[in-house]
Amino acid sequence: MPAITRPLRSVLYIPGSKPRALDKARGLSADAIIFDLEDAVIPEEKVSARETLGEALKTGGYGTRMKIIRINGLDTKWGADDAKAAAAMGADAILLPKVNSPADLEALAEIVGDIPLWAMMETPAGMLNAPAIAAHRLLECMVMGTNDLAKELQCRARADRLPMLTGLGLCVLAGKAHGIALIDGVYNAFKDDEGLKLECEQGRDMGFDGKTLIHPAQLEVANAAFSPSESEVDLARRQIEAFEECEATGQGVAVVDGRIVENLHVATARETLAKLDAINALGTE
Ligand SMILES: CC(C)(COP(=O)(O)OP(=O)(O)OC[C@H]1O[C@@H](n2cnc3c(N)ncnc32)[C@H](O)[C@@H]1OP(=O)(O)O)[C@@H](O)C(=O)NCCC(=O)NCCSC(=O)C[C@H](O)C(=O)O
Ligand SMILES: [Mg+2]
Repeated sequence: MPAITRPLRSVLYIPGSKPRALDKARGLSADAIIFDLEDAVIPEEKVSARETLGEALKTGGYGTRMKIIRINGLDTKWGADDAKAAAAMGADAILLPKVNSPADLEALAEIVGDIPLWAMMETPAGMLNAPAIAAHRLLECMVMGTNDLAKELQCRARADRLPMLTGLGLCVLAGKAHGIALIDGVYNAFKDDEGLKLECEQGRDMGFDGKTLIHPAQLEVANAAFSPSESEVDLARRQIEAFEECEATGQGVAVVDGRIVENLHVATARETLAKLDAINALGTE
């Protein structure tokens, strides 16, 4: 599966059952939208949500934002019909909840064919099987489900997320090894910007590409946290320039701000600038 090259700083969940939110999303600055048929939709509305979502996607207007549909698990009475309906809705990917092993993804592929898949990583079994899941031929992205994970781990909610870091770290390692995207879990207190900022920064520092969000008010904080900062961009430019000057004189190591710069640091610097370009291009697409 080719790697996703577009930014995924902010990935907003929208309940598939809420026409007002589905409409509002057309004008929001989310890099991607997860149209949810699973936990954000009550059982009584599962079937009608499928129809409401189908109409919204048919109408369109979501621009270049990535469109992902989260279906109910295939072990529920809605899962298989959700999968068939989602495949017909022209989304960029289908997101399967509570993936425990690559066999779960294979079961979905048997229904929908070879379309890109995303996996919710939110069970202890799933996290222990992260390397095999990340290796699945159709998998494009792992999304952390930290609410379900906390439930399964029976852990305490802590600002530093210490009880969950082993699982999140396993997914980061597996995802990076297979070149797929990684999106961090949601921050439930959607009116707490400072707490969200800290959690975004923690996820960014761990290597996540972005954060899943539950409310439009969280978009700005996530977009800022997962964009290269001005000082990172400035440093990247200076590292490239200094290294190129050194190379021209036959040396393999430059020094910038008292730190060595080798070709691997230059590769990271170039990635920073490429990310900035991709973000800037969003406004012009
Ligand atoms: C949390 C909410 C229930 C709050 O809703 P509400 O009270 O309506 O909020 P506001 O009045 O502040 O809304 C203002 C306007 O914004 C629109 N809105 C609200 N939320 C969204 C959204 N997610 N996307 C798009 N637009 C949204 C409202 O319609 C208002 O619009 P307008 O009236 O035109 O001004 C609500 O935000 C919500 O339902 N959020 C999504 C919850 C959700 O998706 N949960 C499931 C995903 S989390 C999860 O399951 C992760 C994982 O599986 C795990 O285990 O961790
Ligand atoms: Mg969940």
